[in-house]
Amino acid sequence: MFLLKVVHEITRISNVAPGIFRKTLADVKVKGYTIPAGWLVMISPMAVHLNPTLFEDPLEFNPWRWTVSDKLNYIGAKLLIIKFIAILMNTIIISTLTCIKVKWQIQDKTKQSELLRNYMPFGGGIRLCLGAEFSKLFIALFIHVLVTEYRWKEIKGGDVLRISEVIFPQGYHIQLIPHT
Ligand code: HEM
Repeated sequence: MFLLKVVHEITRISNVAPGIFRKTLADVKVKGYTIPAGWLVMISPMAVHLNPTLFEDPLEFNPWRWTVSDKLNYIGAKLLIIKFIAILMNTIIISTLTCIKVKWQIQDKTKQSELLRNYMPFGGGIRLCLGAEFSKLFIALFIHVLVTEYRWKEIKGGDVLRISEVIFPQGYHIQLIPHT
């Protein structure tokens, strides 16, 4: 499902929604600060998505960052084979290998759930965007048709400004050429 990783990465890096709004119903304590009840809070998805402590090299377009669990499956499968051979040889090796696998699994799950917890192009919780899944599918279909049926030539523009949302001040003009 590489295309899904691409869609995750596009929506992480592009930040179409400049802000998500909530109102505090009670005093909320966050890292030593108190947000009083009744305040309007604006969450900036861009500040989260481009935070280098949450996403490594945040300005790099890297769909592979969403691949953590595939890596785990690969390592897990290899370990299973080694473990199977080890069963025939020595129980101490088996328990050591199991410990390593469990440790990797925990680290990997934590890393992946951290990535997903901080992924908020469509907001989150009870008011999560109703069109989230539709939009992801639409982006995937759009990319598929674009790269399989067209080539494109850059005409002008393409500079990117990131001011809470992504902006192309001079636009981005391309010429689409049907792929024959
Ligand atoms: C890339 C495309 C889109 C992005 C980035 C996006 C982003 C968002 C965000 C950030 C919110 C606020 C969520 C929150 O407060 O937690 C939202 C809400 C909403 N979105 Fe989208 N959206 C997109 C496409 C769509 C589409 C295509 C539809 C409809 C077909 C849609 C329908 C809605 C609705 C109805 C809400 C309000 C949900 C509620 O308050 O319960 N969105 N969207």
